[in-house]
Amino acid sequence: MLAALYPCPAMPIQAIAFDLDGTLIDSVHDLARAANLARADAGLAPLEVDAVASYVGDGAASLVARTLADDHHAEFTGSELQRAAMGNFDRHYKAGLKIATEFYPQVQHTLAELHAAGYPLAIVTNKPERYTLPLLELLGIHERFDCVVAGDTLPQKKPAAEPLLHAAAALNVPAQALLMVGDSKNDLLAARAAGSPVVMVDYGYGENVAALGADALISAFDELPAVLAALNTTV
Ligand SMILES: O=C(O)COP(=O)(O)O
Ligand SMILES: [Mg+2]
Repeated sequence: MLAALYPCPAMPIQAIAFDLDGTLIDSVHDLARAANLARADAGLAPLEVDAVASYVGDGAASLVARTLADDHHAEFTGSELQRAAMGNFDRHYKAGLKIATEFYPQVQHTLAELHAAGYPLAIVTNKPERYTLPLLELLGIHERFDCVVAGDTLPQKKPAAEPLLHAAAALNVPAQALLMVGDSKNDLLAARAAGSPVVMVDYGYGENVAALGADALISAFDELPAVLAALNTTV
């Protein structure tokens, strides 16, 4: 069901950029396993998966700092403890990028439908390239995307505009015609900063996404083609 339609985009959507964690894939169990192994290496007890989910969204260094401190406000300052935890997380996560990670329902089918409809597709994630690229290969969808912008591809990551502007340039469309689809506030802020329309999914890791004022909010990935059609007819 199309839950909400807000102010319409400035021009028809010509291409689509997708967030990865919490939007296309449910990756939190593998992230939590690696984070909890890194905590165990530091002599700390494991965290609940839901706590780890609330710490996802600002890239791996931030996830390591937050899971190590069990505090959403913790920042990666490069302390010895954090650097050791980062190295351990990196080793554990690379060893199990896709043990429990799966697509959300209807993602593959809908991506194929959007590709067949002629939309160039991109990934714009805060996940670092060293995890993003092998994971897309393991998922068997790396060839679906004409452009992948990861968290360390550029000096800036979401919520900055640059990753979306970079994707728009790579896909040869104006940023106003590149739809961002994401699950968290960083996706919305990046889209707004780039002047791009944005659709939020409400099943990911972001909190209170319904209150963020996206152009549309969806509860299932296969609502996207209808939302696209609706957004494009309101232009
Ligand atoms: O790795 C993260 O912190 C989040 O990744 P995402 O941008 O794909 O949600
Ligand atoms: Mg996300």
